[in-house]
Amino acid sequence: MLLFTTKIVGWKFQSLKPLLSYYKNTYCLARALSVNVNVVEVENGLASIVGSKYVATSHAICEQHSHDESYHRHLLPSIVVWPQSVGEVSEVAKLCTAHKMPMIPFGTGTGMEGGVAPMGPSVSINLTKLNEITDLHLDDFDVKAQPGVTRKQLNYDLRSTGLWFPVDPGSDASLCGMAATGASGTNAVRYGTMKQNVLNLQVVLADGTILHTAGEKRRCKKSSAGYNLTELFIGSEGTLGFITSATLRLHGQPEMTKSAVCSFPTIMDAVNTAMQILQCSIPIARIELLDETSIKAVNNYSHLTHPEMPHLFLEFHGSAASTGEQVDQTAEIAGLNSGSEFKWAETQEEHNHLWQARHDLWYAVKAFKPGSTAISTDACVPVSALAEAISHSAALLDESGLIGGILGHVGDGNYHCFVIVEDDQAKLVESLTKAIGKKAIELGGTCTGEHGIGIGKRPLLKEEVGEKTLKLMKAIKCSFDPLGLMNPGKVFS
Ligand SMILES: Cc1cc2c(cc1C)N(C[C@H](O)[C@H](O)[C@H](O)COP(=O)(O)OP(=O)(O)OC[C@H]1O[C@@H](n3cnc4c(N)ncnc43)[C@H](O)[C@@H]1O)c1[nH]c(=O)[nH]c(=O)c1N2
Ligand SMILES: CC(C)CC(=O)C(=O)O
Ligand SMILES: [Mn+2]
Repeated sequence: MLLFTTKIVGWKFQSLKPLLSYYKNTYCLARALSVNVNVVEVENGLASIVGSKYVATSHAICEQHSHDESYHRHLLPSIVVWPQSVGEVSEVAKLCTAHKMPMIPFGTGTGMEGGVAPMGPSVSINLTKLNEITDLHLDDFDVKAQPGVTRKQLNYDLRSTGLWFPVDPGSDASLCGMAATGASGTNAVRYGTMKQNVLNLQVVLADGTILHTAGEKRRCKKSSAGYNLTELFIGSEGTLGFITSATLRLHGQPEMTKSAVCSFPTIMDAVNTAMQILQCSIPIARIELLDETSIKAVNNYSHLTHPEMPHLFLEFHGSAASTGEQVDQTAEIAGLNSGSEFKWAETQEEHNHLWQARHDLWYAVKAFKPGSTAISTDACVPVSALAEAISHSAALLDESGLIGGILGHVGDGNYHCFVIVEDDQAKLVESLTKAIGKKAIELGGTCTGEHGIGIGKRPLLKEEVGEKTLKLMKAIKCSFDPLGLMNPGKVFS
């Protein structure tokens, strides 16, 4: 722990007592003050640092910032701060650098790999107060969003423009957080992931430097100008710097949207259908696999009545003519793989319910055993290897005797194997998830298609990219963050 050496205006170090008793829960503040932050005043029950704009907070708020939606639980942040502008992000970064204090960018905390969880004394920097949508160019299909803007908020604002932002992880995550994790989700098969949908990023480095990865004001669809620093930041998980705005590529809202579900006797019939749809180049917008266990979960949690069999949830976008053609071709392929008739979402309400149920699957899984811990893998393989990867995972899951299932964005070759973890099963679960990651790597794929490396997948990163590439990645990190203050303990061990 660093020594407490900084100036305290209004509250002298010697007079910590009144400050501590000011708080119902002194634990958090004691931790906050045991690290080097400039506590300059106390107002409204909150201790403020750097001119009262950024607040150190209660134990409850530190707890809230200590984890995401995954099972990873480590330490609480020493302090949480809310910069109100890009300049203030830079100021906080400079302050943390001056005191060699680790910094963790915090978006909406919906991550699945423990990315926001502190591994040592650190400042959690909540970026949600920066929440402007600017620079909307309707003719060019692009817009700029700050870190507090979530994908739902952006699409709500765009609703009357005829444009939308399609990357959809289900959760209402911040768009800059989605860039930081390289997120994708259900629409990626047609519209791509964050990688294909970010044109430029404004970032703040650990030393407070503010820059644009593609150069200020750049928003062109392509560029060969030097290194692609924008892509470097996508999936960087807060280890290179703060993303303080993202220039995003927009798409035209589809003229027609049609959603349906189709059941199959076996999971392999569903997977083969997905593979053949892609091999026929049908421009399907969503193609989501839910195995029997996943269907049980959505039926229970979202009050649905699908037959307890493997399913594909499908969506088609286009004109009446083109969706009609896509539907006919898809139905034919499904039929050849013993798929059922399509059950259509007839109304907007049914459509919303169907996709909300899919998006809530993680909570539906957790509801199998309320209060339990759930873990999910995130393997992604070339589509032609999907059947082998999924049958391997299904066999392992079966052998393990664990409660779990498989779901996936199968159009991208990406699937999640989820399990409920009982107290004495940690080792078993670890070996299962590791084996699934390794198999994906062996098949030419990755241990993480969209959630990131975070904490849990660090050992697999080396296996996936190799020692030399890992070394180069570390050297790149070092050139952005020489003191290793940006989100330490994530991505690299
Ligand atoms: C129910 C459910 C379902 C899904 C998912 C979550 C949940 C709860 N996710 C995962 C999650 O929504 C996704 O990882 C988001 O991109 C995380 O965005 P947050 O803003 O919540 O980042 P969060 O605050 O959780 O941070 C995640 C990481 O990014 C860093 N970070 C956040 N904001 C940053 C910024 N502005 N600058 C620099 N670093 C920053 C953090 O430091 C951390 O390392 C997902 N994902 C997916 O890709 N596909 C999916 O299908 C799903 N599905
Ligand atoms: C199942 C979860 C792990 C979240 C996710 O990525 C999804 O629902 O697709
Ligand atoms: Mn997913």
